[in-house]
Amino acid sequence: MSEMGLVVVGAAGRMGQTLIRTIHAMEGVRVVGAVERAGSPHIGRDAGELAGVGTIDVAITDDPLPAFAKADGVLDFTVPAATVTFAGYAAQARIVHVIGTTGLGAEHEAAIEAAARHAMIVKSGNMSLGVNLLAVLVRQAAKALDAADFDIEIVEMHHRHKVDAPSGTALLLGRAAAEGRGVDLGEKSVRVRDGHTGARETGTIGFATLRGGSVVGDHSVILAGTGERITLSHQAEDRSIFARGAVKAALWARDRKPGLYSMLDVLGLA
Ligand SMILES: NC(=O)C1=CN([C@@H]2O[C@H](COP(=O)(O)OP(=O)(O)OC[C@H]3O[C@@H](n4cnc5c(N)ncnc54)[C@H](OP(=O)(O)O)[C@@H]3O)[C@@H](O)[C@H]2O)C=CC1
Ligand SMILES: O=C(O)C1=N[C@H](C(=O)O)C[C@H](O)C1
Repeated sequence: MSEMGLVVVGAAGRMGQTLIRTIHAMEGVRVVGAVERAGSPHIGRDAGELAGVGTIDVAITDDPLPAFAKADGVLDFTVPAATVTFAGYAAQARIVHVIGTTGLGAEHEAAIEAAARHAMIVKSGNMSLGVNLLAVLVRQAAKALDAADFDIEIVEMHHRHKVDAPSGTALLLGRAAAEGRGVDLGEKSVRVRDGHTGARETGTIGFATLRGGSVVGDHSVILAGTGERITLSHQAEDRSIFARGAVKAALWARDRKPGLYSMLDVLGLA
């Protein structure tokens, strides 16, 4: 099969630069475009130079449409409003859109679902193999352990620059736990505790958020019973695990019908 041409949007960001390095080192994929927001100081710079792999002859642009027109897919780790715009452009171009952006609200999710009528969209709060396997284990554990006996708490820690909470991964793991329990996460989640909260309500799923330093991403799901505790954890040591997952998703989605897919679909874990 021919090489897959990929556009990296948010190309100057932490994930954007990791994606450029990852694609550069892989066979079967090529960077054909690099996009940043209008006004970014990086417009006009070579995306490979910025990412530290030398010149790749792809200048960072603030004009996504010409870049999308010559691409087979888009890798998007940006911000929710931009992601919705890019999903619309990917739908127009009938190409693959891999979405790693987190902090999406209901209005963003609805727009992405609409775009997936024409684009092949893979969206996940975490593109790593490890976290997606963890989600399967969490669903199993939550199903096996009765809500009356085991309380579920999800703890995450990320670097000081992260802007959304709980993380996309924490929510993904929360949804897996809720699925295992056969409940709706929206109705059962406790996202904040402060002051006199009263005793814990049976069957709820709690979230706790830590931020600091350079932590790439730590997640633990604690199933706490009387006299015993099970902890299922994942530590991301390097952003390349997300980038490799995103490229794998793009290659997988290339031959699919338009639709909204997850990393569980890509990894055969659904
Ligand atoms: N699903 C997963 O596996 C993972 C998801 N993420 C998520 O990815 C997102 C990005 O994370 P990270 O790379 O750390 O963040 P960064 O802030 O480092 O990168 C985001 C980049 O997107 C740029 N950007 C903002 N608006 C636009 C726009 N309209 N057009 C093009 N580019 C734009 C930003 O530019 P500027 O800074 O100039 O505004 C920035 O360069 C977050 O939501 C994060 O949670 C991260 C890692 C893994
Ligand atoms: O912002 C990050 O850095 C990360 N974001 C994702 C999330 O919100 O879960 C994935 C990963 O943990 C890193």
